[in-house]
Amino acid sequence: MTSRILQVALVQLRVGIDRAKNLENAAKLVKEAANQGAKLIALPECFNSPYGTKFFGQYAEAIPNGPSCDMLSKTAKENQIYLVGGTIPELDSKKYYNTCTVWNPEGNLIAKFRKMHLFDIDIPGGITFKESDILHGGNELATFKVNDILIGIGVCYDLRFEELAKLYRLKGCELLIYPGAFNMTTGPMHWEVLQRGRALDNQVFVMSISPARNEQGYIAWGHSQITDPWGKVLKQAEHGEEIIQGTLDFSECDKVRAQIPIGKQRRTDVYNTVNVNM
Ligand SMILES: O=C(O)CCC(=O)C(=O)O
Repeated sequence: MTSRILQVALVQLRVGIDRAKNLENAAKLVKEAANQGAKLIALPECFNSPYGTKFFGQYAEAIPNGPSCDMLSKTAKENQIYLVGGTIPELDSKKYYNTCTVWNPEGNLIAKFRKMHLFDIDIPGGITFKESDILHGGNELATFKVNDILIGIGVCYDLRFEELAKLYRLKGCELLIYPGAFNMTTGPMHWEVLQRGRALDNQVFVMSISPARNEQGYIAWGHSQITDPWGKVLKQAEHGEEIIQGTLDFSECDKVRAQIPIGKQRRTDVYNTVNVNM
């Protein structure tokens, strides 16, 4: 039987305006995480460019034929790891997306997820952001396997949508990974609890990876986090550049699913009778 234990690392790196430096730094920190034993390593949302609608066009790349994908493929292969390449702004057929790519230890692209729910919010005195000014949302789920463990991908704001997480659970996922960059308004209240919520709803591990906090521009909340299927926070970073490591034992999913069998107790006969848009 293949191992149900997986060594992971989240790389909370600092992102600046120089793409080449961002890529170099990412490759260096991934190597460091791999040297510490991680077999699955994940980067944050917009790890190659500053986060903001005015930057997406300037930093966008074709996938997989751009410098960021080159680095990700090479780094996955050199370190013999699975690499979740955070996100990069993607340009495809004149449309922009916020896209996560996943690479296997041979350096091959094995999954690609375009942020599905765009971050359009308006909190007066807090934060106003409208990704849909430039980005398009993706329409497809993306999963991949490490050993026999099925893993699903979402991006940042997607964390707020329990329907997406549920679809992954229904497909058989045991780990959900969300590269993300929450902010100083919603981060303190929502970042940790959303992840614990998704973990509990679906009895899965959840990992979210933020960039480190910058002094100016978009100020990310940081606090990259690993949560287990009991809703317990196994590891949480501070807000600076940091690598957090974790050992995920997927027998925890089996245990909690047997002990609290919500998966089998769902009342879809009732849920399916209501169909409203809020
Ligand atoms: O949902 C939030 O509060 C933050 C989301 C976000 O920053 C993003 O989607 O990039």
